[in-house]
Amino acid sequence: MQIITTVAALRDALAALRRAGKSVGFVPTMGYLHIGHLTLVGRARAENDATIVSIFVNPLQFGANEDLAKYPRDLARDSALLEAAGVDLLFAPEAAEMYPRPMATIVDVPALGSQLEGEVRPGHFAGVATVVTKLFNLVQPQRAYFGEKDYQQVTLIKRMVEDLAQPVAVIAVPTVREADGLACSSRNVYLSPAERAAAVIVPKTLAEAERLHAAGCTDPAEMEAHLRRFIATEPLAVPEVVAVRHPETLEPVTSLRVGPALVALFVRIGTTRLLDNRVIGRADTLGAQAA
Ligand SMILES: Nc1ncnc2c1ncn2[C@@H]1O[C@H](COP(=O)(O)OP(=O)(O)OP(=O)(O)O)[C@@H](O)[C@H]1O
Ligand SMILES: CC(C)(CO)[C@@H](O)C(=O)[O-]
Ligand code: BAL
Repeated sequence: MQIITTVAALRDALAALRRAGKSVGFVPTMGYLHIGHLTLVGRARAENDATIVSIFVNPLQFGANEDLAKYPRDLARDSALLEAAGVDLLFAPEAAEMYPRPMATIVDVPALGSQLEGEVRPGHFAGVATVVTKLFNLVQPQRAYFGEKDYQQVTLIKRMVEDLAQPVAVIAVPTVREADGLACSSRNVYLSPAERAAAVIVPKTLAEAERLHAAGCTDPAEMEAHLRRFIATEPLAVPEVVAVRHPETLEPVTSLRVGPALVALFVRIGTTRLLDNRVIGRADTLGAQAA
């Protein structure tokens, strides 16, 4: 596996891949890898000749009071995992390489990025859309892989790619979970043992949404209120976003009778925000279990 930290070296390596006629699958990440990331890598490897992973903790998508400085990092461990997973190239630039000057250009998808997580993290999705566009321009992959755990993110990126005619296929991969249902996430490392035990309320709330739907609940407002009360049964959990939305537009829906709906959760446990979601009324998004 080649480890590359500069744009110039990346361009040289890509030119060689292109000369060899190889298709490229791309997995953008912020590192501190887990089985969820490696599942995206597995999909990329299965569907492309060459697999490129990026590790970049993107300052543009962090608010002033967020965890940019303390975001977990372990490049040596990540490199070993990616090498073992058969990745061809790891692109791990410093911030000064990605942003040699302050960005004068921002990509934003406000219709999809200003709500849900965007309400709690203003500007976050403009930072994501901007860095993903730049990474796509640098790597020029045929396919790019994103996790459904970050449902709003992959929905927004799909729309950005469509609107801007970016020449890449965006593939959403089902959420990989721990044995108790908690979605694998780099930020899980912040949880104390008591908080980790409490965090199971998040997947349980999604199961509760599915149960309510199966029991005939068709009113989104009623479901949201019920799910907030359900989360409140866990004293360590603070619900920040509990929303039933249209799975593509992310707009509020008036009834659950008309088709599948997204249940989006953003729950704070201590100081850690956990994100999870499920599309209810659809059989194929229940998520794979971690091995
Ligand atoms: N449990 C998971 N299952 C599938 N994909 C995942 C999972 N966790 C993260 N991903 C995907 O991996 C990619 C990189 O995500 P990232 O590096 O931010 O990891 P993360 O675990 O989501 O981190 P964080 O805890 O900061 O949210 C994203 O497309 C994300 O959706
Ligand atoms: C897509 C991404 C790598 C952009 O920084 C990040 O938002 C993430 O890890 O999900
Ligand atoms: N949504 C994954 C990246 C982040 O939380 O900044």
